[in-house]
This record gives sequence, C-alpha cells and structure tokens, in this order.
Amino acid sequence: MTIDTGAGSRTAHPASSAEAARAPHTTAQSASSAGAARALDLLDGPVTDTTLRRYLEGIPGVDAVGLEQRAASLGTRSIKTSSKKLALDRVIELIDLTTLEGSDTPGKVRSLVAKAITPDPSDPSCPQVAAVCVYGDLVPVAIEALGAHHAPRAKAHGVTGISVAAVATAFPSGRASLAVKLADVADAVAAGADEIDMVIDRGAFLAGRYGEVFEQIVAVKEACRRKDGDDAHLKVILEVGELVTYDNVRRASWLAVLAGADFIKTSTGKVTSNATLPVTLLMLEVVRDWHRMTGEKVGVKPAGGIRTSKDAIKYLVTVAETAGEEWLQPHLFRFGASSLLNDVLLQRQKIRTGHYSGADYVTID
Ligand SMILES: O=C[C@H](O)COP(=O)(O)O
Repeated sequence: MTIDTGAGSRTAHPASSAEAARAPHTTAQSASSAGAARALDLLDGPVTDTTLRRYLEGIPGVDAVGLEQRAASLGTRSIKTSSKKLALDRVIELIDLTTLEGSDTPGKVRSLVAKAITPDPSDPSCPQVAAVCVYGDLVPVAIEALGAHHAPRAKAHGVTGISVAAVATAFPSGRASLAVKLADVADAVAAGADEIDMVIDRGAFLAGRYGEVFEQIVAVKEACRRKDGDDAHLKVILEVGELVTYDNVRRASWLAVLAGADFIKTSTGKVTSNATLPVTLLMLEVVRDWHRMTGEKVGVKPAGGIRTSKDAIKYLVTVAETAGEEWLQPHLFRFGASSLLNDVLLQRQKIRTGHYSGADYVTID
C-alpha cells in the first residue's frame, strides 16, 4: 500500500504572501541559516507561526492502518543466511553506542569507547561502530579515550574513525531557556563534539508554536558552527512518544527538516514509547520526499528500545525499501542504542562458530 506522505504539499500549501507580509514577527528575519532560507522558499514567504501552521497542518493526514501494515510487511521480509553476517556488520557500523545515565562516570565512558573501537576482541574482522553518544560533560573523556580513532584524527590519516555525539539542549526534557540550550550546545561543540543530538520543545510544538520550535532548531544549528568552518552535525530528536499521533510525527519531521536538521531522530530513550518501525518508516518517507523535492539528503536515527539483531535487520530492510540502500551509511542512518551491540555480537559469533557463546562473551553494560 502506498502511504501518502504529503510530498505534494509544496505547491498544495503555499503561504499567502499577503498574509506573510502582514505578520508582525518573522523567524527567518532573526535567523540567517540555510534552514531558514529553504523554509522561505518552500513557504513562499516569511517563516511565521501562521505560515508554518498553514503548511504543516495542510499536509495530508497519515493513513495509520496503511502505515502499520506496510511496516509489519517490511518486518516479515526474510534475508538469506549468507547475507545475515553482512547485515549484522552493517548494523554495527550504523550504531551510535550510547550511555546516557545520570550515573555515567569517566570510567564507564572509557569502557564504552573501548567497546566502540573493538566490539569483539576475538574477531579482528568485526567493524567498529559509527559513534559514541554521551552527555556533553563527558565529551572530553570520550575524545581522549578514542585517541587516533576519533573521527577527525582518523580522517586526517585517511581512515574511518568514530565520532563523538553529545546530547544537548536540556536533554531529555528540553525544558530550559534558549540561552541555556545554546550554552549547552556551545560547551559540547567547544569540547570537540562532532555531532549534537538536540531535543525539540515538545510543549511548544503541541501548543502549535511551530515558529518557536523552528527558531530553536535554526539557532542550535548556528551554534553547531565551528570557527574552522567544520560544523558539528545536528540530529533533531522529536521524542515521538510524546507527540502522540502519526500526524504530529510527520509535521515535526517536516519542521525539523525545513529548519536544517542533518538527521531526524525518533527518541531520547527516556520515555515509555521510543523508536518503532512504523514511526521510523514515516520519518524515512519524509526524508525520501525531501530528497525528491530538493536533492538534499537528511538522515534518520531510530533510538531507544532497539535491542535485538532481529529488530535491527527489520530497520535495515525498511530503510532500503523506503529511502533506498544509499541511506544505509553512517552519514544517513544510525541506530541509537545502548545494548543492541551485545546481541549483534552474539549473533555474529553464532554464525562464525556455529554456536552461541555464554553471556560472558559480551561485556555487561
Ligand atoms: O539515543 C539512544 C537511546 O538513549 C538509547 O536507548 P536504549 O538504552 O533503549 O538503547
């Protein structure tokens, strides 16, 4: 079943220039990023609460039954045993290995980094993960522990390294002033974070204050700029479990993409409902449609509650069938997960040796 993603909205819901001209406050006037510029183009006028609401609320509603049926059908696709090891290796390469606990210590981050670099010490062919994801204050610890494996240093030697992602903007609630959020981002970027995982203000979004959410994303994107011109990549967490409806997830995805997100991410992992296959499918459809409209590629990161290889492979199939196989690369797709890697290592070991190893084969996280 084809899911209507609202891609036709570009022409179906242009902002009225006259109304936009009357608007007292325009977000784009106070933000000069490419995100604001492309929203101006799409909305055919200044970015305001009114024009954003008109655009986002004009996007056709999600066919929930169709979406869930499509996700379920993609989830039942089998892959050949011969392809399974390749798929598991790809899953590892796409993981943001995460620790986001109040009790995190430098020692825990060093252990996480050691595992990120060498997930399976008994198998040198095991790939490394894409990134480690930590709270901002632990970025220097992660960078020091990565040493030559840190992505920018590795790149200088022509090899692929591991990035450091920091959650910021008053993660996970997002309840703080914009000044506090920007200081949080600036700290992490100054400490050397390669990627910033920000949360949107769900309260503002649900109250219909789309301009405020847009403006915050634009401002955070600006704060991701480094003096050397090499930006930290911005992942925008929608916290889908708090957005309640698929329609809201679709609107928030479009809003984040319009504002300049490099990635849209489902969840913090801190609420009851986190990543699901249908919601990730919906977000993949948005980035697919944005790519068709503009040629720009935006990444997707399901996060929270993805713990088994079986589930991770369902996500790979869904990505390939929705956005295309091209998206199965670390710059366009990630799994945000704390314990998925352990299960993938056990499954790899089973393929390699023909039997499952004991629980002590993987580290206890
Ligand atoms: O962003 C990543 C999540 O916080 C990880 O969630 P998880 O512990 O359920 O895998």
